[in-house]
This record gives sequence, structure tokens and C-alpha cells, in this order.
Amino acid sequence: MKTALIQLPGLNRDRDMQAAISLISGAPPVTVWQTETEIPDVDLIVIPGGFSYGDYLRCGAIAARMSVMRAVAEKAAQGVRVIGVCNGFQILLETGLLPGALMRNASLKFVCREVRLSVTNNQTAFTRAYGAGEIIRCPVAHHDGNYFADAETLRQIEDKGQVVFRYADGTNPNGSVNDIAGLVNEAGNVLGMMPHPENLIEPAHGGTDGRRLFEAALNQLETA
Ligand SMILES: NC(=O)CC[C@H](N)C(=O)O
Repeated sequence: MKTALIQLPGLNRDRDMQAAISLISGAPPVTVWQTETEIPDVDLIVIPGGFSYGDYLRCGAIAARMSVMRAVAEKAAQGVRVIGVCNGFQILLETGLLPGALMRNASLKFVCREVRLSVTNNQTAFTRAYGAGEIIRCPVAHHDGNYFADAETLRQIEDKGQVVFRYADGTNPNGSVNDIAGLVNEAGNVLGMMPHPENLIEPAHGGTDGRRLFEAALNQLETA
């Protein structure tokens, strides 16, 4: 499996994502700079977290207008898997590849802590290695993670099972509606999530709950 990592000024989780992909797939991702208009032939595209363009205007708003995101949208339409984590999730929402928006945390403070997630749909390409309703640990670090969607959109994504991760055990760190921590598009090949699974990959991280997400996305389950 080949992976492309989208790079923009201000992202700071690119090295963590690179390390996770390399460890799990055995090959480092190719880095694709924001001004590129084409993405090489890959099976997975990752958009890491951070602070693209300093979070000016709205988190992810400027990044979403860079040419590389048009290329990501084209690949997504062809069925290529896409994962956006934290700022990557914000960029996917601003690009329109996922529905809804991420507002300022309800506390109006940056939160950096570990939360618990329940896997509310384990029938996707990204979550199929988890049990249904399994509770996993995952770190978060953001100030704009408060997921919101209008009532009609919310009804649709809930009815279609697009919500794949919810904050569990009262650990919702940001006020997200319905405790939504991560969701997929209708086709199921684009995942956006606020928590950072790339930071819980090897025992030195204090746990490995994020590992199975990448193993599933990279089709590495049989060798796991
Ligand atoms: N770790 C991150 O990706 C941070 C995301 C975003 N810039 C925020 O603070 O909300």
C-alpha cells in the first residue's frame, strides 16, 4: 500500500504521521506539497494535524483552498482512502469532503489530554479491526474541536452510520454534539477525526489503541 502525506505550512504532526505510516506499512509516505495539482498513485492519503496557516480565518479554511485539496477531492471521488486528523479533519470539513463544522471548544480553552472513544461503527475500512462499541484510548490536542452540524445533517449522518467514533465515559473534551469525535463520508472512504490515533501506535507511546486504525486503512491486518 502506498501513502501520500499532504504538507502545508503550519502543520506540526506530519512527523508523527510519517512515523506511524512507516512503522505499520513498512514504507514511508510520499510528501505532497500544498501547491501540487496532482497526487501520485496511492492507496491512502493522510492529512496530519497542526495549525495550517496559523489557524487564521478559521482552522483549515485557507488550506482547503490550496490546489492540493482539489487533487485530494478528485482522488476521494475515485474511492481512494483519505484520513484527516485534527487540523486534517478541519481541512476536510472546510473542503466540503465531510459534512458539518468544528467550532471553538465549549470551554474556550485548548485541551490536551487523553480521552476515551467508543467505536460506534466498525463496518468501515478504517474501523473494521475494532470491536463494535469497543472503548479505546486516544489523545486530543486542539482548541477548535467542537463538532456541529444542523439538525437535518445530523439526522442524515446518524441514520447512515457515518459517526464512527464518539467520546465515551463522559470524556467529551470540547462540547461536540452527540459526542461526535470522528465521522466518514457517505461512501465510507474519507475519515475525519479530532483525536490523534498516530500518537498511540507503539508501547513507548503508553498504548497501542491507534494502531489498528492504520492497520485496517493500510490493509495490514493479516500480518498484524
Ligand atoms: N493538533 C491539531 O491539529 C490542532 C488543530 C487546530 N489547529 C486546533 O487547535 O483546533
